[in-house]
Amino acid sequence: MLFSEHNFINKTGPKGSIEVICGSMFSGKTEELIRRLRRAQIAKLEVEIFKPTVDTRYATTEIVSHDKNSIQSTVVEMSSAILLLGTQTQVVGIDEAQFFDDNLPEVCNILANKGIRVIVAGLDMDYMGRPFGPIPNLMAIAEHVTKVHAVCVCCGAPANYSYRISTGNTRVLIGEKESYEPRCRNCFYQGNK
Ligand SMILES: Nc1ncnc2c1ncn2[C@@H]1O[C@H](COP(=O)(O)OP(=O)(O)O)[C@@H](O)[C@H]1O
Ligand SMILES: Cc1cn([C@H]2C[C@H](O)[C@@H](COP(=O)(O)O)O2)c(=O)[nH]c1=O
Ligand SMILES: [Zn+2]
Repeated sequence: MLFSEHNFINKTGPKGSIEVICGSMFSGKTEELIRRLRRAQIAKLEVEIFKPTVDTRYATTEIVSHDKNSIQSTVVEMSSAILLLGTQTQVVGIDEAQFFDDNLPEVCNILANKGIRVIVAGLDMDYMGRPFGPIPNLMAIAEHVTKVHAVCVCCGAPANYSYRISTGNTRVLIGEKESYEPRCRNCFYQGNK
């Protein structure tokens, strides 16, 4: 990945940053993203929120957690569209980031180097336990990475894997409890034997 010269930031420049919230399904990524964005709104900062077109499970204009907590958002087809945000924007939130294209880290870098606080949430691994989309590269360039955990549905331990219970081996398969279970390492690999 090559970062272009307009990404250069000097000592006296604005203080943007990248935060990544990652983990398995049901680990609380969206709730944590909404919590941070709400606090920014309370602080009267100009906030814009984006999600990819692929995930319109509950709503097209909102980010919605599994507990139906929600916040207004804009659906975009590709990561470069995020750069078209308003000039006053101070905080950018991005949910379901695993579904974005490989340019997302570059887009986040450009925003952060302009002084914007960028908060990104997404699955770190797919249903096979493989690093998912642009998330690994985002984790590498972020100032702060928060890994959240669900509760393993098999044994109650902290879960960091999303075990697919429905059939289908395409990487992208939109779904919830009918298709996925959060599982710990042990229960995930037992299930995949
Ligand atoms: N096995 C589980 N472990 C933890 N939380 C769960 C589980 N099953 C359902 N939940 C619910 O999911 C919520 C988290 O939802 P959400 O923030 O949308 O997660 P994520 O975005 O990581 O998929 C929890 O607060 C909890 O109420
Ligand atoms: C593991 C895995 C998940 N998905 C899909 C399933 C859901 O629609 C989203 C994740 O949503 P959440 O807010 O993190 O619960 O991703 C997928 O397409 N492929 C996978 O491997
Ligand atoms: Zn377990």
